[in-house]
Amino acid sequence: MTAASSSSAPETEAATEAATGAPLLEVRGLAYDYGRVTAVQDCGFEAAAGGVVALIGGNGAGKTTTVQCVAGALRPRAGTIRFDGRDITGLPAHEAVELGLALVPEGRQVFQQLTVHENLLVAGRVQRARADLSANLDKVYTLFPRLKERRAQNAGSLSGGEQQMLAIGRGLMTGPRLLILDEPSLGLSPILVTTIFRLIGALNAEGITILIVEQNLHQTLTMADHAYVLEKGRVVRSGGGRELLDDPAVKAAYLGVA
Ligand SMILES: Nc1ncnc2c1ncn2[C@@H]1O[C@H](COP(=O)(O)OP(=O)(O)OP(=O)(O)O)[C@@H](O)[C@H]1O
Repeated sequence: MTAASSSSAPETEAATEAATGAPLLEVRGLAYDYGRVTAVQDCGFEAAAGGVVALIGGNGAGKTTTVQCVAGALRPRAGTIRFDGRDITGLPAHEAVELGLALVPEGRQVFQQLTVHENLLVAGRVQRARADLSANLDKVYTLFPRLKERRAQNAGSLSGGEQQMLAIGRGLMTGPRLLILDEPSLGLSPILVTTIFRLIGALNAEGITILIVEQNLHQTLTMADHAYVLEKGRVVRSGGGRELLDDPAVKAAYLGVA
């Protein structure tokens, strides 16, 4: 999927990329250990500006650890992470957010005791340089009328799907150029999964580059321009989304039966 022609900033990013040949996100030789457990090793992938890139793989393959490193939530043992040509390896999460990199974590992690509106405001206040609080709020409420209806309700009382919308809304409040979604469809009903994927497509069409970690193989690979299959913390295969969808070895690896 590519950026919509109506959006000028992503066009500029894409033009920059075309001129320099550099992707928006470039990860090389990434490694992370939890004590003696190596979760990610020599992991490399990239995301072109305006594209949708997927990381797929079975349970424990290292997908969450990888995106946590990219977003600055974890500090890698080795490797480099470049965003828009700048080395951001080890940059703390709040600084990564300011550069336009937002992570919607697995399990939503909204503030249960705060209202929908307060959750969005808190997320919006994290960033400074790209701040346009009220414009971002309008955008989120236009995208999610359900959140607007429930703006005064505590986040903890929302349904699972609504909490996922709020989690994505929180990510959008930071005005991201790269939105990282970790298992956005987890625990949602099939209808809501379709809704969430449609929404992700719409955000991408607006020019937001998407990096998605998903267990939902079919919808993810259908949407992704490019996907990387992780196994034991390494990339073992990569290719176009639809190309990988037709690859029996991918399904086997994904299901852990290779
Ligand atoms: N806090 C932790 N402490 C110790 N080991 C961990 C921790 N978090 C993850 N791991 C281990 O690191 C490896 C990679 O985990 P990670 O959560 O990154 O994989 P994943 O591909 O996202 O898995 P899933 O799809 O099940 O969420 C696994 O072996 C996991 O058990």
